[in-house]
Amino acid sequence: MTTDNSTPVILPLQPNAAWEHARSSAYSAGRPLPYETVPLAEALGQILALDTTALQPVPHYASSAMDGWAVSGPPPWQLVTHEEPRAERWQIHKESGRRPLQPGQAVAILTGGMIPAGASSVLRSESGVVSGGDKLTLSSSARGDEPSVGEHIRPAGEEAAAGEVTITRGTVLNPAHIALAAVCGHDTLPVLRPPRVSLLLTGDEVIEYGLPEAGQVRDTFGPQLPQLVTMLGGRMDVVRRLSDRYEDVVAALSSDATDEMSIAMSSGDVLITTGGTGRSEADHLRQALEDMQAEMLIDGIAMRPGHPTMLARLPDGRLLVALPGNPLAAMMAVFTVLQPLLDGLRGAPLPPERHVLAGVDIEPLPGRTRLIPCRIENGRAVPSPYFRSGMLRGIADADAVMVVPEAGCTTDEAVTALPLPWTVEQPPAR
Ligand SMILES: Nc1nc2c(c(=O)[nH]1)N[C@H]1C(S)=C(S)[C@@H](COP(=O)(O)OP(=O)(O)OC[C@H]3O[C@@H](n4cnc5c(N)ncnc54)[C@H](O)[C@@H]3O)O[C@H]1N2
Ligand code: MOO
Repeated sequence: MTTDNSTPVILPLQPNAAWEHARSSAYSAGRPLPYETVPLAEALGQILALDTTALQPVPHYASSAMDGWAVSGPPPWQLVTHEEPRAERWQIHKESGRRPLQPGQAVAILTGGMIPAGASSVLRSESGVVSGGDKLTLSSSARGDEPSVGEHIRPAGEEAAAGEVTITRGTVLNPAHIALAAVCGHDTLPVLRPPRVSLLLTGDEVIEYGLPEAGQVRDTFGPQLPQLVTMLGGRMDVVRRLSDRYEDVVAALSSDATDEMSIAMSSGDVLITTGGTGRSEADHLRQALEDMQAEMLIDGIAMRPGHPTMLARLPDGRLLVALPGNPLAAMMAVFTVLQPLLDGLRGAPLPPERHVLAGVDIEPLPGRTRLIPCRIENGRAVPSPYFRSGMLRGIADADAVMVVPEAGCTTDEAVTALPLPWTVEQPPAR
């Protein structure tokens, strides 16, 4: 099972890449994954991988839209009955269609019952009256012209011909699409496989519970990053904590299940690491990637915060997103690299950038795009004072992230803004 994936587009590596380039490189690095076939009940919210057609005409037989009688020609009619025993209870809907009607004949029919050959319309039960056992005429409440030709008949193929495309590839499947697929005769649907993501958390100073001492920090990633990945359309695979030892980092990244640190056997398409992107004696990620001969796709981004962010392709093909350890820097790296990468792998479009009017003047910062949490107040984007790389109050309270160019901006100037994944609906797929 494969999609029509073509050769991956490899954009040239730019150390300290411009923010826009980093975002588009990450998106192009993520080619849609092979599709998988899932039962209808599991397809909700997934992206359809191939056009879906009607496997037979919809509806697949001409049926009655009302309880009453199928009639041939104008009134009065003589009722006919078919008294053969039915094999199955559901065949009650087939009974009415068993024999052709001659002009002047009628046969009782149920809503959904099969229209017999020769029938010109259906007379609703309210509009007919039977006398003398088998004589059907219009009741006093019937319209004078009832039933008009074709009235209350649902013709076969009225909604779709056999083979007609009813749901196009790239559609994000909603409950109505699932119902339509069922009516078109499908038991399963081909959907793009969500990218599988593994998470490696580093930092010997990071604690998971309670109050940290000086020199320790509470883990801000473990309690939310897996859920954020799910929000972005990934499927979380493994979460592992790593010691700040070079050997453990190499073992964790390796495609060989060499020791207990290895996640090779369970890891999927994308590996996220947190922290260790720097060049200190405690940071081993760069060295490990170099020693493994990983292909660096992004090595640093000219942005603040989040500049040490990396994207690499491991020799086994998995993509590694290295998020900086500082919590706000890591969030901005998620929006700049991880989110576009997952969109590419999901076959979804890169979410369109929005624009906002700056609410204040912002000074230039040569060589850096700034990503600043902001609130929209009176139609203007007001940057948060909590914008430093270790701060979380700004992003926690934000409506969006302003993308301020190195030249800065002036009040009322339009600047790019990224909506937050938790304030927007999932983007439509390509
Ligand atoms: N000499 C230089 N030092 C630093 C530079 C630089 O260019 N030259 N860049 C700074 C910037 S900017 C960033 S961002 C960080 C990148 O650091 P790392 O990715 O190596 O991350 P760590 O050093 O492991 O951690 C940084 C900071 O974040 C805290 N942290 C780590 N994990 C967590 C977690 N799970 N939850 C909360 N906080 C976490 C960690 O304790 C550190 O305080 O480097 C700067 N230095
Ligand atoms: O760029 Mo660092 O990523 O500012 O915090």
